[in-house]
Amino acid sequence: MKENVIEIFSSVQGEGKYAGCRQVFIRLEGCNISCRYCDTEHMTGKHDVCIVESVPGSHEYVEISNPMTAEAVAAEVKRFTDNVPHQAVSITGGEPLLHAEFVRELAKHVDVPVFLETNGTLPEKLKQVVDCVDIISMDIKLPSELNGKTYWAEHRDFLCTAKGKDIYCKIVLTQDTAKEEFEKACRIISDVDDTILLILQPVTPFGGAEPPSAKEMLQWQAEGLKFLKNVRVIPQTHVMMGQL
Ligand SMILES: C[S@@+](CC[C@H](N)C(=O)[O-])C[C@H]1O[C@@H](n2cnc3c(N)ncnc32)[C@H](O)[C@@H]1O
Ligand SMILES: Nc1nc2[nH]cc(C(=O)O)c2c(=O)[nH]1
Ligand code: SF4
Ligand SMILES: [Mg+2]
Repeated sequence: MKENVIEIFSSVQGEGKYAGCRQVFIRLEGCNISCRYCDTEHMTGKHDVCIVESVPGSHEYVEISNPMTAEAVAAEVKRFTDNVPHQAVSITGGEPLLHAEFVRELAKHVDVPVFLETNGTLPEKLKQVVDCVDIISMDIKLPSELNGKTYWAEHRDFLCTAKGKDIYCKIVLTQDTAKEEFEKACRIISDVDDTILLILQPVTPFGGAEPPSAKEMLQWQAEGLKFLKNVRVIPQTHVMMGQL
């Protein structure tokens, strides 16, 4: 089985619980939702080549024809991890769970922890891979960023499926985030397990979305701590550092 891979690169994990860790990033095509603030180009079918970093951290790239097999991608990951120790391989996108079979196949061929960066809206797909991923970063997507569309039931199902895994949740906060949707998100998480870590990620301005003020971020954190034991405020640190 083959998939189109957008890019493979080595960087510092910029978001969430493992911010600062050196990871290999595998970016897959396509997404099932459309967040106003999305900072990533992931259009399906637009990538006839995969952009691969020649040496981890070199910021020099070569092109490999798409589509790629999981084995070929795993060989690139090994090339990176033989050169520099990496804490994990992050499978991201786009929405990686659109390619659940490929994720499963890839996970079988890599010998570093598998980190899944997902929008938490495809619980049925998670069921196909949950036994072969090690870390799950699950976004909770708020209706204010999706023209009112909600994924509360999918998010709840997703969290229940991931019980027992190293999972944390992440919410991108903007000036348009409403108290009701934020509380609903916190309740869905705490109903499953109030010790699940929640990352509050102020939006990096994009698509017209602007971040809450510093003071408002503190208020969101205090609000989250009414429902959950562990709520951290962490921006996209890679953007701040000029890392990929
Ligand atoms: C590009 S998405 C790909 C993985 C998956 N589709 C998801 O949404 O989690 C990776 C992460 O980037 C973050 N992100 C995207 N655009 C952002 C922005 N403008 N500001 C802050 N975070 C952003 C989201 O939190 C998302 O979890
Ligand atoms: N450095 C770095 N960290 C990241 N964490 C999540 C990312 C993503 O686009 O999924 C990302 C990314 O694109 N770069
Ligand atoms: S789910 Fe992820 S990839 Fe899809 S639009 Fe939202 S931030 Fe972008
Ligand atoms: Mg990114």
